[in-house]
Amino acid sequence: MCLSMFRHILSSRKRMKTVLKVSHLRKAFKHREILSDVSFSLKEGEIVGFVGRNGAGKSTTMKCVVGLLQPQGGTIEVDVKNIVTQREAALRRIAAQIEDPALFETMSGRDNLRLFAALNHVEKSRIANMEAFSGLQGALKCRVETYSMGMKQRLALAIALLKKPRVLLLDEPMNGLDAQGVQALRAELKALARKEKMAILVSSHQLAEIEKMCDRIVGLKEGRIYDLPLEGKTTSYVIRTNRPIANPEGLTTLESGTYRFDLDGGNLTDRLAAIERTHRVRVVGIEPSRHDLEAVYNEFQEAGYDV
Ligand SMILES: Nc1ncnc2c1ncn2[C@@H]1O[C@H](COP(=O)(O)OP(=O)(O)OP(=O)(O)O)[C@@H](O)[C@H]1O
Repeated sequence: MCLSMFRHILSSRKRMKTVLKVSHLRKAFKHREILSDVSFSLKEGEIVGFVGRNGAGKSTTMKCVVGLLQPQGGTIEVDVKNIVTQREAALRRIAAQIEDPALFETMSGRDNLRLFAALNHVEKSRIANMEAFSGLQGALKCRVETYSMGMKQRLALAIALLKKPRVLLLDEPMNGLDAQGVQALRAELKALARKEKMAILVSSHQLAEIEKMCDRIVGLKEGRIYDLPLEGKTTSYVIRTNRPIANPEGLTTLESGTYRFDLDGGNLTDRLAAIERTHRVRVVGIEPSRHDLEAVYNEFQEAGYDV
């Protein structure tokens, strides 16, 4: 990959459309303020982790965003549609799985899917795609009351996705899934976010999962957002070069041909050009260093934020 392609990737990220904008959200229960000033936004195609200690207000935030709770202040826009003044249009563009799935237990999984599809005028091809997405295969013909919690979660998610939302909110989506189920769900959500340009906000206490799944994280403490954009704060990158570097000074060798470097506040494009020039190589791959995530969490905790 050449530098012009890097520039293209960086600028196309900048061009990504904001599909959820939450501004100065406030919510109290009987004068007990849970959310004081919550602001964040999601761009199309990105998966964002939502972290914070028990009771921080993650579910409350999500419930406000999908209109299940009435906030005392602030604005919420889904794809530029205001959740109060353009409620129907906004809600059409957003889906969520926040509490235990609400399913018709005595009906089959397939009938549940088809019922919700009929209510939302969903095309046949989308129903078939979501039947496949549920991963339930033969079990789709069985009554939901015979399903495990993990199977119900998958079915509920497939139902939520029927309407091709622009934004998907997931509260602890991995609960009830076995290791294989977690891996499969993660891969499928990542693929779906990219393919359908859907933004996903995932709340979870499983940091390892957040690390594998998300592009960046936002934290919530004392009613406010603590933003930790991985690419913004993360200054460490992993690169692959077209051939091994004999003397990789200034770079950490991860394996032959793969190196990590810290940007230290510099410009990424300039730094890559310097690496290519100094070491007479071509950079053929780059990604933000996942190694950095631990440092980001440490920073988060040092600042007094529990995750
Ligand atoms: N309907 C309600 N009435 C009164 N208090 C509520 C209500 N819903 C939530 N709360 C309180 O608001 C606070 C935030 O709860 P919330 O469920 O949003 O936290 P959370 O970050 O999702 O926690 P967890 O990680 O444990 O799921 C808690 O103290 C909770 O008791």
